[in-house]
Amino acid sequence: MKTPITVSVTGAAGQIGYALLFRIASGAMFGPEQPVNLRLIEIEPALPALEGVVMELDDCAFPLLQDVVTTADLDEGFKEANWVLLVGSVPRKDGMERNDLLGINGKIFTGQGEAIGRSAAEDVRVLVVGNPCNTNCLIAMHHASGVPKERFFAMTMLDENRAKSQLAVKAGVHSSAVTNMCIWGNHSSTQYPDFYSAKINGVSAAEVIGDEAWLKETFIPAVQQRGSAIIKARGASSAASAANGVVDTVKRLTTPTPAGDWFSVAVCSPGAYGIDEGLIASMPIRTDDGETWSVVEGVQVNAFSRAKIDASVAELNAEKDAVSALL
Ligand SMILES: NC(=O)C1=CN([C@@H]2O[C@H](COP(=O)(O)OP(=O)(O)OC[C@H]3O[C@@H](n4cnc5c(N)ncnc54)[C@H](O)[C@@H]3O)[C@@H](O)[C@H]2O)C=CC1
Ligand SMILES: O=C([O-])CC(=O)C(=O)O
Repeated sequence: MKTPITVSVTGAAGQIGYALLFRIASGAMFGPEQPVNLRLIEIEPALPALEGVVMELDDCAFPLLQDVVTTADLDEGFKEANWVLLVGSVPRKDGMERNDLLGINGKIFTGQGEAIGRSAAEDVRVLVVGNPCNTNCLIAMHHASGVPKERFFAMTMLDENRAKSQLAVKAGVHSSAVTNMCIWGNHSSTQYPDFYSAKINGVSAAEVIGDEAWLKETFIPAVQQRGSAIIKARGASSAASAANGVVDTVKRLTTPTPAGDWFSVAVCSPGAYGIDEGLIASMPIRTDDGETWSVVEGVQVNAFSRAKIDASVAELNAEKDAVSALL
């Protein structure tokens, strides 16, 4: 049997946790041959509810699930973790922007970053989901002493999947025909889903759709505002699709990217595409070995795209300034 991968999940008793843990344990994240250990972290008052989730995990008798630990102690929770999924935090309500949560959620990520630095495995990779995820990731990264910056990620895969789905419906194709879908910048209402570089069956999406007004005035806001639309409709923020985004992000970071394609995840910017070095910003990423990633070079950025990317990067800089006391 392969050595199990240890996955730590914070906020494990929350709504994303409930949709996520079963998919990790079933093999959807690391494949049907890879055993997993789960280390589930919650705040003290949520531990009884978490025990109920663990009872349900037991009741699935998943062949790949080895050990399950529940705890409110961060060092115990992150012990020897190969992957840390930072989900635990407060979601926004109708009428809020995600960065309205910075004051409530930002401070959670200082102690979590420190504990990851102390207790996680040497090869740990960290994906931040809790909002505002880019800046929370920046905070965690800053405090995780000894963990290379390249191992920190914030999630924009849900936005990528939303964008692919919207383009597919408009073009009358299956979503799998849409590739090269880059979300630039922040996981927020300033994000830029780049329809110029996206492809449908290998041809520029802008060309296939042939309606720039729709792309600029309907498609972009639809993707930017999709989280709000879900909150309005469901009375709670997206959970199953968010959990699916987590599964897809980890899968794409751990398996070689198909030739010519890329995917979206926010990484610590190396200064590519004029995005300030050190910001956690989404850009076109690929991996050839499933371990190390690189920014795809040479993606065309026209004046329209440049302005959209700059606006989102400006917001990331403003969020960084707002949490300067935590950095
Ligand atoms: N990046 C993305 O694409 C998305 C991000 N999100 C964000 O994910 C986060 C979680 O969402 P939900 O699961 O719907 O929320 P939820 O409220 O259902 O669950 C959050 C869980 O986190 C726990 N928690 C709070 N503080 C914690 C701490 N310090 N340590 C450990 N656990 C803690 C809570 O007890 C709760 O069980 C929110 O911030 C939400 O905005 C949601 C959807 C998509
Ligand atoms: O919109 C929210 O607050 C939750 C979220 O991040 C999303 O659905 O993209």
